[in-house]
Amino acid sequence: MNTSINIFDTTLRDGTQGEKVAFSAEDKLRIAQQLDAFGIDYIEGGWPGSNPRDMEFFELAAEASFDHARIVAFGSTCRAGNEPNEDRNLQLLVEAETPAVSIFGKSWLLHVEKALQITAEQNLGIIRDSVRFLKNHNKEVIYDAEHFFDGYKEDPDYAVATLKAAEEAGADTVVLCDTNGGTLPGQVSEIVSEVLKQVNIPVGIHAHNDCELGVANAMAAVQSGCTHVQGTINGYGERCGNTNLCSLIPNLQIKQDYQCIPDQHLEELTALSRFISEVANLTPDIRQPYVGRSAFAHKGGIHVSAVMKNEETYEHIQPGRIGNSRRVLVSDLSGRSNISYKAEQLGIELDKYSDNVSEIVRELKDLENKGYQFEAAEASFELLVKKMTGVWEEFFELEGFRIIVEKNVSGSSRTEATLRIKVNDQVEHCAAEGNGPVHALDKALRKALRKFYPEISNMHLNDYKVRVLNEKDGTGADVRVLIDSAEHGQSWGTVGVSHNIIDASWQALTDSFSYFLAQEQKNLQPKEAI
Ligand SMILES: CC(=O)SCCNC(=O)CCNC(=O)[C@H](O)C(C)(C)COP(=O)(O)OP(=O)(O)OC[C@H]1O[C@@H](n2cnc3c(N)ncnc32)[C@H](O)[C@@H]1OP(=O)(O)O
Ligand SMILES: CC(=O)C(=O)O
Repeated sequence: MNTSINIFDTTLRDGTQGEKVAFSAEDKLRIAQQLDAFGIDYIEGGWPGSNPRDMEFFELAAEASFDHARIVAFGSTCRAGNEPNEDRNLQLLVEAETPAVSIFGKSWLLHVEKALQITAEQNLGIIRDSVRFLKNHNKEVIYDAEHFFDGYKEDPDYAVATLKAAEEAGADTVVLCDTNGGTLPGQVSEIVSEVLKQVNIPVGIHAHNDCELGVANAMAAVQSGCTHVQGTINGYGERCGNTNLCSLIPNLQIKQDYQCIPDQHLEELTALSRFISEVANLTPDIRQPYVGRSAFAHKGGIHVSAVMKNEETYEHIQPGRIGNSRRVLVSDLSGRSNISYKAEQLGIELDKYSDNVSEIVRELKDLENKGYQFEAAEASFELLVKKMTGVWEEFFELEGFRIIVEKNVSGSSRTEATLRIKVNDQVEHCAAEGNGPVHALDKALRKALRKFYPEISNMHLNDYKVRVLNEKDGTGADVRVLIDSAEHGQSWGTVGVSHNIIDASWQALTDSFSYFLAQEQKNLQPKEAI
């Protein structure tokens, strides 16, 4: 029988204490609903005594229904000298109408004496009184022992006495917090084992990632007997973040015999992680274990060759188990295996040992040596393979373009591009003005192509990056242009390299249009010009 671990998500509370992480009350509700559907046991929604947005979240949550999770309101113990029923912070915790509350109190004498400026005995008193007050209001009480490990290292008896005060007052769970994130896994194991001898209610762990040990410390605590783990999706949180649940859950559930969430939900983990970065408006970390875009991306030729024979050679789990997928990258570190794998994905059958594949590998390495970078420009790579294997038909041919940039004494400037392209045997001649030369060229090309391929209006440019390749040549250096384009949520990257920035942009731009047209009009011949 697997040991069951209660997963307590604090993305909406400690997660928002991380730099650049903020959610509206409505965002918090959407996230809470996803966490509930995923199978999280506790969702800490915020601190009602902190701000109106968190209060609004608890109002929204009270109206919503959750199938599995218990919503938790967070706050602190009451102030010394306050009767709990007169303490606004505790009153608001009761008014939040959640089935569970978590309150943090001090375990480290440094904090008792310097931060709260009260005596050790008074601190035990406010812990007891606050927990008892909340229990009298029928709340499940999770007591967070802030700075527990630092407190224990200084005075183990006092640190444990704070837990006993919470336990005696009726707390349902006590949570040992490594608030400063400075404790090491061996110390966590040792201290948790000692605490478990003295405390008779479930014990949890709340770890921070300051030594990059947030996940390791939570695992050490679980292995030593903790049955409740607090953490956040993507590891968001104060300073360097909290235990990353996207790593902790699969570590415990796939690699060890612990049950955190229902097995069938594990494959939703990657989507959950990306949904939350999307709502947070933060770029997902591609190198994030398990759920990152690069977590199963193979680049070295040796790796790809082996993975094609047996996935276990370079993958610690099957990516699909947590909803991620395998990717093969192409670069100058590629071998024949990368090319034949990618070609197969494009629907082109290429024998790994064929001359075609050897030529593509040679050309790829040569182009990368000139500054092209196909890893970020998979659409350009697709065009290259199709051209080199004879399965590509051009949608248009350039006859020529000219760009004029004028600047006058008043400081204003004007840019115009004129261009001639040929589609089948028809020549189209167009001009357009733009904010700059690439914009003008893009507009003129669209204008010309629209007559034959009206769907071209649906695609747009997402990102445009220029990188100087040989800085010592100053303004005469070669440049690499990477363009990211998109249409209806699909995006693709293309690349161009030249000593002339307009020419490099033209290459990346035309690859982008051509790739789009190939996707849209796979079997369609261009119409006659209207
Ligand atoms: C480890 C953690 O992550 S704990 C959670 C930390 N999260 C946050 O702080 C985010 C939300 N915080 C807030 O919105 C505000 O800080 C509030 C509303 C809680 C308090 O605001 P203010 O009343 O203006 O106080 P301020 O933030 O300056 O200082 C915190 C006060 O709480 C006291 N305090 C700290 N911990 C505790 C505790 N466990 N029990 C009682 N009081 C506490 C401090 O001693 C300090 O009191 P003081 O003003 O008498 O010195
Ligand atoms: C309670 C909490 O967030 C901490 O101690 O880090």
